[in-house]
Amino acid sequence: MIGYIGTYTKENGKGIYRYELDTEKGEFKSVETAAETPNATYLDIQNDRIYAIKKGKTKGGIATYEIADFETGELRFIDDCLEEGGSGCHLMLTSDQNYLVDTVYGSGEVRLYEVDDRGVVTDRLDVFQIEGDGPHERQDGPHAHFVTETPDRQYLTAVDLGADKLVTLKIEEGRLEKVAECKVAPGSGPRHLVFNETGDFAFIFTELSNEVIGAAYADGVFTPEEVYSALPEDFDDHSQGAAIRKHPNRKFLYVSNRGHNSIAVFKVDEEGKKLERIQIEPTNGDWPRDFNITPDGAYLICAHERSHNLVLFDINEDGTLTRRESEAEVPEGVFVGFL
Ligand SMILES: O=C1O[C@H](COP(=O)(O)O)[C@@H](O)[C@H](O)[C@H]1O
Repeated sequence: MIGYIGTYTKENGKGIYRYELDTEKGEFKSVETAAETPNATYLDIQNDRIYAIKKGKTKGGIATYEIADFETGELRFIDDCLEEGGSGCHLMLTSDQNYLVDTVYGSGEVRLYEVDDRGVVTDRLDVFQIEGDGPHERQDGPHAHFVTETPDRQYLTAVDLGADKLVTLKIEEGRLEKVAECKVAPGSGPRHLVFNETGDFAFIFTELSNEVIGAAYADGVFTPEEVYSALPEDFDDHSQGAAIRKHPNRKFLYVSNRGHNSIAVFKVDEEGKKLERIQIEPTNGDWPRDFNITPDGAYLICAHERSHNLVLFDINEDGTLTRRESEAEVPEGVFVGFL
């Protein structure tokens, strides 16, 4: 199985790496540079395209690659769309494939780009500014961290760490219009979210409080309900929540804790609305910034931003993780994905 890692390029990282996982043996086979590009901190892999965050010297934007060879995962750079301003921290292609959207952590912006009929990002169309702040020292202003399409495909939801809120937006004639906002607990710092399978509930992972917030969802509006900690009750040191991913079988949810350096595993109830924490497993590295689950649901791969290693876990029948011996070196890894 071929996959990709997006990395910072502040130290030794090159941008985009491709790796091969031997799924029979349960070990990494190879890792090599796929594209040298500045700070490819998030990727969206869609059909034969990879869209990557790109940070130019004074400009920020998106690079489009073609997956030139599906056997090897070789990439071919097509073009980039760079404009004045910061670079994003998350991006996504809309399901109609007409737009790409990114979020800028530094400024709290959500930006809309045009995608042409070759699947290439060509132009930045609009910028939406999220407003607000929060009580934590890292909440001096808005810090937009994530954007996704809602399951009804009507809206986009942006998650803002600095303003403790979710903002629902609609694309109207190439512009981003606000539809609704949902405040979460002050100081929690929401980072990423996933929806359940029926599309009427979301799980939001917070960076500042390392918690999963369950929230009902209907027609652009979120209503927060239960909150679940991802850390052991007796842990009182520094930790920052990072990624949240659901298992393809819908029964389990996983989140990573940076500082505590662990992945918390939750069992999801039949309705896809309530969680039970069943494991907190050390990741065998420092700063598990991202991880992902192979499409067959058999393995979890975790990328560590500070210890520069990829760690492989078996996902057991009951959802728990068992670490494998096999590891691979990737500098400054911040995104994990698959072909
Ligand atoms: O999770 C995090 O992400 C933000 C945004 O990433 P950036 O590459 O756009 O800076 C980062 O600043 C923050 O330190 C980190 O915890």
